[in-house]
Amino acid sequence: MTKVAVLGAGSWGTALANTMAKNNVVVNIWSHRVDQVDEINQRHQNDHYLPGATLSEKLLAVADMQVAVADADVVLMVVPTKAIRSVGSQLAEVLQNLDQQVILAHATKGLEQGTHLRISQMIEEVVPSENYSSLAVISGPSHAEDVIKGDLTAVSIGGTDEAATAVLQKTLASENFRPYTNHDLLGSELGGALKNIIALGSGMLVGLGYGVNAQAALLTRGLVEMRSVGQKMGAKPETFLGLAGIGDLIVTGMSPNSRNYRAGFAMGHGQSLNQVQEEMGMVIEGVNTVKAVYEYQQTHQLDLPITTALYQVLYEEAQIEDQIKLLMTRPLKAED
Ligand SMILES: NC(=O)C1=CN([C@@H]2O[C@H](COP(=O)(O)OP(=O)(O)OC[C@H]3O[C@@H](n4cnc5c(N)ncnc54)[C@H](OP(=O)(O)O)[C@@H]3O)[C@@H](O)[C@H]2O)C=CC1
Ligand SMILES: O=C(CO)COP(=O)(O)O
Repeated sequence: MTKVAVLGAGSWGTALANTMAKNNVVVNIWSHRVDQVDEINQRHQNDHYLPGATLSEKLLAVADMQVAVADADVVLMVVPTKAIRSVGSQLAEVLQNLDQQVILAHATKGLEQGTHLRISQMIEEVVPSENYSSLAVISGPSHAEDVIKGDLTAVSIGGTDEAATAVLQKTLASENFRPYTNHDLLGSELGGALKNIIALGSGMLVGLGYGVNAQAALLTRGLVEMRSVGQKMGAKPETFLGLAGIGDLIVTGMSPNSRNYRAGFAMGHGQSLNQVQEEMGMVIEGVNTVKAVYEYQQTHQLDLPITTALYQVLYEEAQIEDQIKLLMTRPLKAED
């Protein structure tokens, strides 16, 4: 029987772990907080991250990473981007101690500030290659709040090792949850990271009272920016037309379950970024990703007007309405 260790017990780690546990996969979810381990094991709940949800009794939470990872076939990292290096380093030590090789996957959607590295590249820097047979990403349109309720969901699993992505696919698949596989790890990671930027903007538009015309314009022109960053970094353009691209852009840019959309919405209503971050109590990945992509565009001859406008609002105290006006009055051009 396949054993999976899920590292990170926030909303998405818990929802994925629960999906696999319901499939009779042996799942250990690692949390660095003992109170949360007790809550999951004794009450089958994770109330801060998934209020009201009852988790599978088969899901076992563990506070010791070595116990969670021992004998696992798959390790799935689901912590925010800023925690990938520290959790990855702990995992490296554990795998070295256990002298173990695993299929290593993640479901994190971000880019590192400063280096502009994708999650799998950060993992490669901290986990010795002898300890994993391959790397894969779970991406695509999937809010934890909907998955935990059993709403119909399709995701894409990106990775070049077909045997490994097939193992992941099997652990997750059910009548309600349909994972596809693809070979574009890079594009699948980027789609998931970049759509968060556009979702922030979409929330801002709605928060300010603009309608669906405005949202459709932003999401479509946002997809053009996602694709051009993707092409520059080496992704396959067609990945941006799949679940990890437009699929995730639609769900994150339209759903009030999205943390990024909600953050944008609150800012459209006049709240400051600090206030929004304090009140969310969960990671808003787009905030850091905007900065990483803005920095990347400076050195890579890219024209990313929406990303630039959002960077100005989030980091330079620009007014959202002024940035919208700038975007709408740029020199007229052909659609590309
Ligand atoms: N939520 C969703 O619907 C989806 C999220 N994602 C992506 O998944 C990733 C995780 O998001 P999500 O689950 O929403 O995040 P949450 O904010 O809900 O949870 C983050 C979890 O990571 C833990 N964590 C943070 N830092 C560390 C650390 N240094 N060591 C150990 N654990 C740590 C947190 O612990 P603590 O409670 O102590 O802070 C918490 O359990 C993000 O990249 C997100 O974009 C992708 C698809 C869907
Ligand atoms: O990636 C997600 C849905 O596919 C989650 O997006 P948020 O982090 O904005 O909630």
